[in-house]
Amino acid sequence: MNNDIQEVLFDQGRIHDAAMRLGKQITQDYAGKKPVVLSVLKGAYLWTADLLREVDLYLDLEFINVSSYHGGVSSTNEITLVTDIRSDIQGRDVLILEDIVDTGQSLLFMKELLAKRGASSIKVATLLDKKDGRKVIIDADYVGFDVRNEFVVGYGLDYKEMYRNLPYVGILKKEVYTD
Ligand SMILES: O=P(O)(O)OC[C@H]1O[C@H](OP(=O)(O)OP(=O)(O)O)[C@H](O)[C@@H]1O
Ligand code: HPA
Ligand SMILES: [Mg+2]
Repeated sequence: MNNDIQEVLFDQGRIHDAAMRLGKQITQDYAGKKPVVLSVLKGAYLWTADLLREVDLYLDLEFINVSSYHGGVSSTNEITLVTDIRSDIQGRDVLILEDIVDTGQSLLFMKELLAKRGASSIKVATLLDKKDGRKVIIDADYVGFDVRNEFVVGYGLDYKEMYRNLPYVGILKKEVYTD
């Protein structure tokens, strides 16, 4: 599996540093509040575990599963709500956790859904921000790292459901997916 990686961009140490930095900031910004943290499956599973251990707040943890890539390297531009949350988020401060914001379409879909359901605030903490991939105008509030416009895998991010268990984020070799 490691042989399929062209270049390691962010190793475990750097990701841990980002989790500590963002965790501290989120702890300060939400002091006195009890946010609903909404982790976006599947990609955000490791980021959620690492980031939240650096957050010193009372919070509710919920999981939502949305999908648009269906395992491929480009967005289908159609967002499927695979598994919804059951809890009521009316009047709640919601913090969305994403592994990556790329075209921005998944995030826009979720923000619109949460706004319709009456969330009182909606913010986003993403490990990776691929700004050059945007197709809609949207920004994350907390960003671990900016990432260039390459297809990356690892630490939750997949190609055909593989590589999510790599402990780092790296660029997938083109020959793995261009034939
Ligand atoms: O900004 P976008 O272009 O919408 O891309 C970002 C989204 O795409 C990926 O999810 P994916 O649809 O691959 O589902 P997965 O998390 O189950 O892999 C990723 O985990 C983000 O949720
Ligand atoms: O670069 C990416 N890699 C894996 N999944 C993704 N989903 C959006 N962008 C990416
Ligand atoms: Mg995916």
